[in-house]
Amino acid sequence: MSLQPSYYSNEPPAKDEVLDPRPDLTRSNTSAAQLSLQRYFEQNLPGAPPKDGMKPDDPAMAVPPKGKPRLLLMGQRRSGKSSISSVVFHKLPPSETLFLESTARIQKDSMASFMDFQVWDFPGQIDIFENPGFDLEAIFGEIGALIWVIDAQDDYLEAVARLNTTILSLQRSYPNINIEVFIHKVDGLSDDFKLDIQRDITIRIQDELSDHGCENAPVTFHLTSIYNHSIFEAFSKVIQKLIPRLGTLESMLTNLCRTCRLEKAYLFDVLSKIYIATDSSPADMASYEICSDYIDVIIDITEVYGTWHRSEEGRKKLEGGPWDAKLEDQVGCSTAESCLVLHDSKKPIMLREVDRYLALVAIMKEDSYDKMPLVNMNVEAVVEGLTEFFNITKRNR
Ligand SMILES: Nc1nc2c(ncn2[C@@H]2O[C@H](COP(=O)(O)OP(=O)(O)OP(=O)(O)O)[C@@H](O)[C@H]2O)c(=O)[nH]1
Repeated sequence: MSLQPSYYSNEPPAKDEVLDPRPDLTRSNTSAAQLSLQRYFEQNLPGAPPKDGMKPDDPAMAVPPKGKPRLLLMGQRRSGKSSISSVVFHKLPPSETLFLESTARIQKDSMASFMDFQVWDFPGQIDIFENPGFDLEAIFGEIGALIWVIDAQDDYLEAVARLNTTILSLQRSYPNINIEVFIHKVDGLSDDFKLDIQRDITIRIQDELSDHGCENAPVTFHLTSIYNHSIFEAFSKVIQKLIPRLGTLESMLTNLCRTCRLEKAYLFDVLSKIYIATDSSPADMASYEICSDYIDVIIDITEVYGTWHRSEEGRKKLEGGPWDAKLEDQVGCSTAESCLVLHDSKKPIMLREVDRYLALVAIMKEDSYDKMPLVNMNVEAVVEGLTEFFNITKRNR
C-alpha cells in the first residue's frame, strides 16, 4: 500500500529544520559515519583484542553474541510463560490462553524479525541446574536474556527462592546474562498492591544476592500482564538491551522529534509490536498504546486491500500526460505510510513503514499539521538513516 504525498510546499525549509539521514553522531561526512560504526563492529568480532577504554560491561557497548540472540522464559508452573510467548509473538488473544496446556518439553521458537532471535519456553517443573542431562553451555552460551516469570496472584516465595538459586548459579559462569524478572498477572491488583509486591520481591532477591557477595547482578524488574500493553512494554525494554548502538537510534528519533515538533516517536517491530527504540522524552503507556493500535489499523487495511496490482493499461494512463513520469517517481514512497488526526486530542499521528519488519510511528503536537511537508521530508531522511544503520549492523552480524 502506498499513498500519494498530499502536501507540497513552495518554500524551502530552513537549514536547521532538515535532518541529515546519516546514522551517526559524527555528521561531518558519510564515510566517517559508516566507518565508525563498521570499525566498532569489527573490533567486537569474537577473537578481536579488547580495545582500551571500551568496557565490555558498558551496556551502550554491549554486542549480542553471534548467531540468534535467545530469550529464555523460565519460572514456576502455570506462572504464564507460554501465555506470554503466545500473546506477544503469535498474536493469541489473551483470553484464549486459558486453554493452553502445560508445557512438557522446551518449546523453541524462531522469530523472523528485524533482528532474528529465538524464544525458548521452559516447562515450569524442570530445574535445569538439578538435572545433569542439560548442557548448560548450549542453553546459556548464546543467550540474550533470561526472563523469569513470577505469578503475582499466587504465593511467590518458592518462585523467588528458585530464581535466587538460578541467579547465583549463573553468576559463576555467565555473569553478564541479563536477568529480567516479570512480576506477572498484575491485572486486577491495585496500584499500591503491585508496588508492594514489587518492593517485597526486589528486597528478597537483593538480600539473598548480597548475602552471597554478588551485589551487581544485572537483574531488572517489570510489572506485566497479558491483558494490557505492559507485557509489550516489558519485552520492548528486554529487546532494546540486545540492540547494539541503541543510543544512535534513540538520538535519530530525538532529533526528528525536536526538528518536526513531534510529541513522541517510536520505532516498532511490526509483527510483535515491541518498540525497539524511542526518543529521549519520557515514555508513557498511553502514547505507546495509541501508536501500537494504529499499527493494527494499518495492518488490517493492508490485509484487506493487499498489494495493489495495476493493469498495464492503468499504469500507462497514470504515467502519461500531463504527468509524464514513471509511477514510482510520482508516489511518496513504495511502502505503507499514513497520517490521521486523533479526534479527541486533535493531534496528528503518522506511520511510515521502514522495511518489512519495522515501522516508524509518531504522535505530533497539535499545530504541527501545518508543517507536514517538512515532517515528511525529515521522516524520509530518518528512514534512510535507519535503513543504513540496519544494513551496517546486519552485515556485521
Ligand atoms: N490473570 C492473568 N492470567 C494469566 C496471565 N498470563 C497467563 N495467565 C493464565 O495463567 C495460566 C497458566 O498460563 P501458562 O502460560 O500455561 O503457564 P506456563 O508458565 O506456561 O505453565 P507451564 O507450561 O505448566 O510451565 C493460564 O490460565 C493463563 O490464562 C496474566 O497476565 N493475567
